[in-house]
Amino acid sequence: MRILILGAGAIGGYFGARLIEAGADVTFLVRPARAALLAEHGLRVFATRGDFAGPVRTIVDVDSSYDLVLLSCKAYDLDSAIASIRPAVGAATRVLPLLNGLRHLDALDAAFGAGKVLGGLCHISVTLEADGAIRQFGTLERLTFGSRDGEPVPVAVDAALRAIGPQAAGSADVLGAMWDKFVFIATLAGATCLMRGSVGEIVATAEGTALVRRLHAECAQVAARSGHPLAAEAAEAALAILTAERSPLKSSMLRDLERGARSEGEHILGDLRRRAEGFGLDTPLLAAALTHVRVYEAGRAAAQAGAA
Ligand SMILES: NC(=O)C1=CN([C@@H]2O[C@H](COP(=O)(O)OP(=O)(O)OC[C@H]3O[C@@H](n4cnc5c(N)ncnc54)[C@H](OP(=O)(O)O)[C@@H]3O)[C@@H](O)[C@H]2O)C=CC1
Ligand SMILES: CC(C)(CO)C(=O)C(=O)O
Repeated sequence: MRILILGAGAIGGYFGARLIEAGADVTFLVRPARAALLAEHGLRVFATRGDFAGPVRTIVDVDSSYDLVLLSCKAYDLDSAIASIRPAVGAATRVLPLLNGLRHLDALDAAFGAGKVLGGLCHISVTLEADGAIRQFGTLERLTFGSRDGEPVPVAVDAALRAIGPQAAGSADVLGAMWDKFVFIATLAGATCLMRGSVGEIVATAEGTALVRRLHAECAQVAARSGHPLAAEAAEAALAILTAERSPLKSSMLRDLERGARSEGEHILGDLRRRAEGFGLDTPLLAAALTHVRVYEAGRAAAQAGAA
């Protein structure tokens, strides 16, 4: 059972470390700069349930197929990632994307055929630090996977992922789980980017909680019209996190904005807004959040062009 992980960033590095600890045969497909960093320092993960440090196997080009390819790039790198993993995807390979959002499934299905592309998502907060180390915030850790067509996940793939521990679980409705997370992350990213603050800072203001609840309702409406209505308990559980007093929670999209990095705004907020428009839904807060991130991206592109 050979596993290839595309990217040794926050998500790939974190779950790669957990798979290695569980005894899996893991190879990281990385770009030359990260390969050099990993060769020098190894993979270092500072995690709530235990740190990991050690050498890892890396490659910069693929020359054989793997049983499982775990995809953990940012959405804006999807095209290059697909090109890089193509030689690793053989007749029996399964590709497990862990990106936030949904739009990447279309590109992966087109590239490899829907039968080879599992559904996947993760609930965790981790970041890739400048020196290549990966740091986890808080205790949240959940990896969810499943087939999207009712066919069973190959036994070896299922076993390798579950070996991580109870934090990894198969889902009979992985698409529904991806929609739940999509609505959650769009609300969190939309609210925290628009207000440039944590959940706790937003809900400490007079109208913060009401705005978050309205944005969540807009996003949930798109899910419902797409055939994936949120279960009432799931919606309440999400809202409890999204409106928790004194919560330091921020989206990784806000962290990207704060450090001047490229964001997944189009992949998350843009995609949801386009779906809303397709249904003729009025989603003004989602539009405001998307516009905020678009203005940021335009400023970033202009600054880069000026510096070139
Ligand atoms: N961070 C988090 O807490 C969470 C993130 N997510 C989602 O997971 C996805 C990944 O995010 P995250 O791990 O934070 O992102 P990172 O930027 O930390 O990691 C992405 C990695 O992908 C690598 N990469 C991109 N393209 C290629 C390529 N063609 N070949 C090799 N490596 C490549 C990058 O390499 P290089 O280092 O060379 O640039 C980078 O290290 C996103 O969709 C995000 O929304 C989901 C839940 C939580
Ligand atoms: C909210 C969180 C940390 C949950 O996994 C996330 O997915 C993100 O910020 O990108």
